[in-house]
Amino acid sequence: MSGLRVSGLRAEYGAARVLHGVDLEVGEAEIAVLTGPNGAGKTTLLRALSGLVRARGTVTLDGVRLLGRRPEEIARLGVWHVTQEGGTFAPLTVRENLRVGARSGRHFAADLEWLFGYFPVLQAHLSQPAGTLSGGEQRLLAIGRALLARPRLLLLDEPLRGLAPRAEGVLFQAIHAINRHEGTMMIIVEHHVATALRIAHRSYVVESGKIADLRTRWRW
Ligand SMILES: Nc1ncnc2c1ncn2[C@@H]1O[C@H](COP(=O)(O)OP(=O)(O)OP(=O)(O)O)[C@@H](O)[C@H]1O
Repeated sequence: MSGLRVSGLRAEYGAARVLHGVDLEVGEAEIAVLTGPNGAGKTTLLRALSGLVRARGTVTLDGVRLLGRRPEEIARLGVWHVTQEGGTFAPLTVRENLRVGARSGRHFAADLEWLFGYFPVLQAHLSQPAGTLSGGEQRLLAIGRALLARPRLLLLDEPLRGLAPRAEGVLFQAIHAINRHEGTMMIIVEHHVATALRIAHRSYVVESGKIADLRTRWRW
């Protein structure tokens, strides 16, 4: 029962129902990409998985139920959500931001070395306040911080948004390398469909709060 299984996921904001029974799976070491029109419910789906939005249905990670738990408990179970806003602390340095995601002080130096293998640019800016980084660097920092927790499942909401083409390439290569070498499962919401599909094992099209289409790599 390894991997993520979602079935009949429903969620609403007040009286407005947004998710109407979503079914999806992410297998061991897979990247799933979610695409679909604006307002379809992709962000809400990620928020439901990480406990930021109350939802009903069934969600299991490696057989463990996630729904109904608090966000911090879901994070302890290995689900890390990098929101569109990123959530870095602007006045804190890159090093201080990374310490927030680290497992414990004892491993911090080794964990940083490990992370710099994927995101070398962060090493060059360690003492710089996060708020002074470029948009692309801030995105790397937010993802890097989540990675330091060694997540089982990483949820990335539009990681390419607003990035220059070169920064897009750097970020997606790093994400791809992490998935291949660490086996981290990922769900990536992305409007840059062609780029995202290059590294996806499966893709789901979300429309009006439901899965409208599923493609797996062997069926493209
Ligand atoms: N906090 C909220 N309160 C009320 N309605 C919300 C809230 N957040 C989102 N919605 C509504 O829920 C619907 C789904 O929004 P969501 O952000 O999940 O879509 P999305 O597929 O991620 O869109 P996009 O691609 O534009 O980011 C939209 O109609 C949106 O207006």
